[in-house]
Amino acid sequence: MVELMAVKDYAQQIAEAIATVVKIDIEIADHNLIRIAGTGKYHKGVGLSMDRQGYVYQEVLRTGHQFVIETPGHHPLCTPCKARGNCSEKYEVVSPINVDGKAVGAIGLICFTDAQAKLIEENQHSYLIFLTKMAETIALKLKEQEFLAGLVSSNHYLNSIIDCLDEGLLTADLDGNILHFNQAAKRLFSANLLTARSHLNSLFTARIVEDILKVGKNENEIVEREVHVETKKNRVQMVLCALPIDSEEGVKSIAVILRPFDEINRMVNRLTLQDAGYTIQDILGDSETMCQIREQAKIVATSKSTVLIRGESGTGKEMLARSIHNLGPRQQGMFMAINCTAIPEALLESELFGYEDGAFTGARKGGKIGKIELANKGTLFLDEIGDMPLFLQAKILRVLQERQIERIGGITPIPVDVRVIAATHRNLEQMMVKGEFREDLYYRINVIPMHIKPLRDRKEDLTVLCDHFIKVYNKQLNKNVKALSEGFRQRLREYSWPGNVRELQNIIEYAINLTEGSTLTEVHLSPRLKQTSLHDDLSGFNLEAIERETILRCYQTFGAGVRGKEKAAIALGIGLATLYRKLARYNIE
Ligand SMILES: Nc1ncnc2c1ncn2[C@@H]1O[C@H](COP(=O)(O)OP(=O)(O)OP(=O)(O)O)[C@@H](O)[C@H]1O
Repeated sequence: MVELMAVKDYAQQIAEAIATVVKIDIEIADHNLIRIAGTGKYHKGVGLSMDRQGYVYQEVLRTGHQFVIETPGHHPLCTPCKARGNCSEKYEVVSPINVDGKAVGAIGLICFTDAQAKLIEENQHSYLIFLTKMAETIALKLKEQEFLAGLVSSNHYLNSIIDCLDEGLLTADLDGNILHFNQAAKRLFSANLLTARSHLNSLFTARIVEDILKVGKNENEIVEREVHVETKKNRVQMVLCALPIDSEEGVKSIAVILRPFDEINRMVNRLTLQDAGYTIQDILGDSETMCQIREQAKIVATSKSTVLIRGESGTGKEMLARSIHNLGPRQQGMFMAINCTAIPEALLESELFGYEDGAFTGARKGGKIGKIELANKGTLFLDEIGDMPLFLQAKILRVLQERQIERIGGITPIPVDVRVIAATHRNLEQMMVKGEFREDLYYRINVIPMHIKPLRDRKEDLTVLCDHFIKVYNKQLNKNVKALSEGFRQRLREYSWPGNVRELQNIIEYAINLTEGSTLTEVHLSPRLKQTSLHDDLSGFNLEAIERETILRCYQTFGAGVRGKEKAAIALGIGLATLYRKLARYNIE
């Protein structure tokens, strides 16, 4: 609560005004019995304690009631006073200054002459009312002061909250004159651009200011724009949101919120990481080549150099790229994957580089940010880079060399800090010879080459991959598969896996869908695998598979008895002992 001392100047003015009119001295004390105002002989005692003589004031403060002393020095209240029986005062009227029912001070009329005393005595009622009104005036001033202090404090509190925000926040009137800004905005802009008197024009382009001011015209309008802001240090990309501030008199001002684009990116990345958060441990395979890949990935992750991952479709190139990203220092940034084959050539450039507002007919209003910018401080995964058109290869080369991009229709280069991981299943060396792939880009991206072998060349990985996918689909499909029959395994081993791990994943999903039991057998194989005869499977050039298939067919033609086996051996052109060895080897009963 505000103390009476806070309004002492006002109290002194009131005291002097009264004394001038009534020609009687005034004394005002606070609740601690400190004289805060006084006229005549009491003026020089302002600021001093009245505890040795202010016995009447003490009583008024204690009771909260008005007091009249007709015989100062002889009244019982005067008993402890040093001037008892010899008081220079002739008459005294004291009123409490009450705020919210509590006496916070007292104001008194003090008479030193008989004439003054007589005047008051004869008009006592009027003087009592007058003094009460004066006390109320001082109390009101105190309440007003208290209210103002409350306002200042809540204003300070709100400002502290606004200053805690990481986002830059400014408010402007409907003409664009800046009214207020928080510390984050202050940190962002140079002091000469952002002042309490500057205009939005000094911070943003005319086009953006026009958009911001639109929200002042419609209370439901909110504008979101991506802007480049010239900050104290550099040019920073931000997301700007302008919204109307609605008051009782309608919209009179606008709030502008600025968030750094990088942070939004990081947030999106954190929120979407669940389904893409591959780690090195997720890359399964016991083969020597897969163990090497995992080791290599750990080392590569710490570097900023470009990686080129080669391998057939479905071998896990994207998975490897994501693991490298998630393992390295860029994991907080975005992993931005772009498939150069999946996006039509005409759109690929704008997808990668983005465009400025009005860059071409049909361009989205406000422009569009490209994937490369989105990957700032993160990783850009260029899948199927071999399918990238030549003109874009040149642009990508420039990004890698100069570390900056220009949007379509834009004139200012934008610095980008991206790590590029490229992948392809195509033979880039042959493409270079034919002039289909730029040599300079090839050397730029092939800094760290990694190669994932096709699944048919590392069939020892089948077991661990199958176990993994069985677990995944048991859970997903609520099944309880525990084993694979020997026949099923055999078919998997014989198959040439043109679709690699992705195909294996599908085969297991299909089989688990079909079974109700705990073992997958040949019955559950997808028709593709069942039908794969040795002729269909020639693509794999798998001699063992062809041999097994041939022996199996002879065996079925001539029968399983001893005579049948003899005939089969003759037909196959091998000895009977060799046939027995091969039957055992290929597990043919
Ligand atoms: N070593 C592995 N361990 C576990 N899962 C794998 C492995 N390799 C691939 N996969 C799985 O196979 C599927 C295909 O992987 P991915 O998309 O990374 O292959 P890709 O080589 O990038 O394919 P494409 O070239 O067709 O884009 C994914 O579901 C992935 O999880």
